Amino acid sequence: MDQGTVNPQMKLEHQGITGLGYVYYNSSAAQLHDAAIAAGEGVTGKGGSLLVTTGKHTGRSPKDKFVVRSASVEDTIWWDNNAPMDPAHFDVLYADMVAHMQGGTYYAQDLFGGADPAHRLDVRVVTELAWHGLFIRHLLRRPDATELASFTPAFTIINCPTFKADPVRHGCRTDTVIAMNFDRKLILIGGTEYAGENKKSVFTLLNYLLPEKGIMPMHCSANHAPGNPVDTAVFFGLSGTGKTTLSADPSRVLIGDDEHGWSDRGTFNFEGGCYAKTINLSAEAEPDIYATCFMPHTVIENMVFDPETLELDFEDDSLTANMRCAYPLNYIANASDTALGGHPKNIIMLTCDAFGVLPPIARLTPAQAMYHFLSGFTSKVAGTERGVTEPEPTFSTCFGAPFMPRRPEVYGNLLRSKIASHGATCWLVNTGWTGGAYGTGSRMPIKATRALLAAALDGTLIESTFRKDPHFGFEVPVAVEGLDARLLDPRTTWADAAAYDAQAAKLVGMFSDNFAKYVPFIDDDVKAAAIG
Ligand SMILES: Nc1ncnc2c1ncn2[C@@H]1O[C@H](COP(=O)(O)OP(=O)(O)OP(=O)(O)O)[C@@H](O)[C@H]1O
Ligand SMILES: O=C([O-])CC(=O)C(=O)O
Ligand SMILES: [Mn+2]
Repeated sequence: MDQGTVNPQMKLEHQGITGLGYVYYNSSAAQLHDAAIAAGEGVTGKGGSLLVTTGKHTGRSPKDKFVVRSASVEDTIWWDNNAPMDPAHFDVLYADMVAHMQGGTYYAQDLFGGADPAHRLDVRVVTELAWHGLFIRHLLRRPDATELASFTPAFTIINCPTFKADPVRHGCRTDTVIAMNFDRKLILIGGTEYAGENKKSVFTLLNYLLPEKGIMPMHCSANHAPGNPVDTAVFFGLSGTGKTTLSADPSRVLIGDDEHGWSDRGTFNFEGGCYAKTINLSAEAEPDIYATCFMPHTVIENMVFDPETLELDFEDDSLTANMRCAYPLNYIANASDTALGGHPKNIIMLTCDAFGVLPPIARLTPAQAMYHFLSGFTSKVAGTERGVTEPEPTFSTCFGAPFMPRRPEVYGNLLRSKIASHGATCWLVNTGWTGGAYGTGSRMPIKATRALLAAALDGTLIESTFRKDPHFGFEVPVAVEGLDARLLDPRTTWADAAAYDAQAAKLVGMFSDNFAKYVPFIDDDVKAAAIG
């Protein structure tokens, strides 16, 4: 394997990182796959995928994420949401990590975060694991050979899972650390093999940098009508609410599944690939995503498989329920080549309400949209222990608090002004439970959600008749062609309407308790849209 194309002025030693054994720059997907196999990091699966496991960490570690607190960021970081690290601790962490890396083999990938050339960020991701190199190469945007020859990283991420941080020496919490330093333009990741940390680090960087340029960074997926990027839809939502599932829609062009920016020019994906959940993935309900599990170099993380037949088990969550596959955008048949869209015509806010209270779709006024954006509600189903059936509410502002370095109002005000200038229509979509709460009811059929979205996006739904929801104040359509009308009024799907009312009142109370902290910062119309 050759060393690969790299800007000769910008090797790691020019960045002051010396003494490493060997560094492979910008290896291809096939080379990284082969290197991962040679190093015993994984197994080649059916269709040429790469099967890996991540040990102890099978999800992100938000409590181990730090921002270096220095004068230059003191006034702009939202410190209540971002744990601070002293510059001196970071310096020791960096020195210790580089000392740990001496003599080892590493993979450096020079990539763009951002499909819009005017707004992209040049990031170098240095990984200890070859498969992390492959993952981030799939997930971000790949420069061509000419761009590589002059590539100068604006930020460098070093991800070294075998390095264990020391809370006393490094000012962190455990031996896992994700430390972001805006002055030194470095992110150090240690003690975790979960690949999602790589992509969400870049997202966090862009969430910090872009608002200063008037660009709204969004934890959302996006797609547009065939041949018509002016008809763009974005889908906000926390993890598991359906961003990836619903944006991959055979009747629309996929722009991206997780992170986008909204500039004066329209929307752009930050990424060049997708990271989909594979638990219970079905070939019937999600054929495009299912197919990527059998394509060359797709990274399959934490799935149980038969070691002899290599058959994947989509039901077995014994390693984690957060099992995933990572693949380049072009593995989805109708993905956009440019990953650019227009100004969103429709803004969907996805939530997975396991209380079974919220309707499957509701139209939001701009003030209500701001309320739901700041609230960032979804719910997780309770643990798998027997008898525990009460869902867990989650309120994560901007639909992504762990990735937001700035205060929520910064993102809220940007979104608000863009909605106002471009006249986007906003919707709340519940992909969670119907017919009762988790334990009694069942998850909304994907087919039903898709039918509602199709009607919202083709403009027919907005012309229909709406009722005002007594609990939440938003407007809910009364009938949608081809859909059982009872679904639209969750109260009628419960066996016991009084139980529904009690559960709805409880959820309203949760929204209201959570929102109290935003009241001092928001405008009167959003206050008026508040629930409870
Ligand atoms: N009605 C529904 N709409 C959307 N997804 C559904 C629905 N019912 C079940 N699901 C399942 O819920 C999950 C949604 O996960 P998805 O990967 O789309 O989430 P996401 O918002 O992209 O999360 P993340 O940000 O963590 O990647 C999938 O496993 C999907 O099969
Ligand atoms: O970042 C991850 O690990 C997966 C993801 O998309 C999210 O949690 O929003
Ligand atoms: Mn996703």
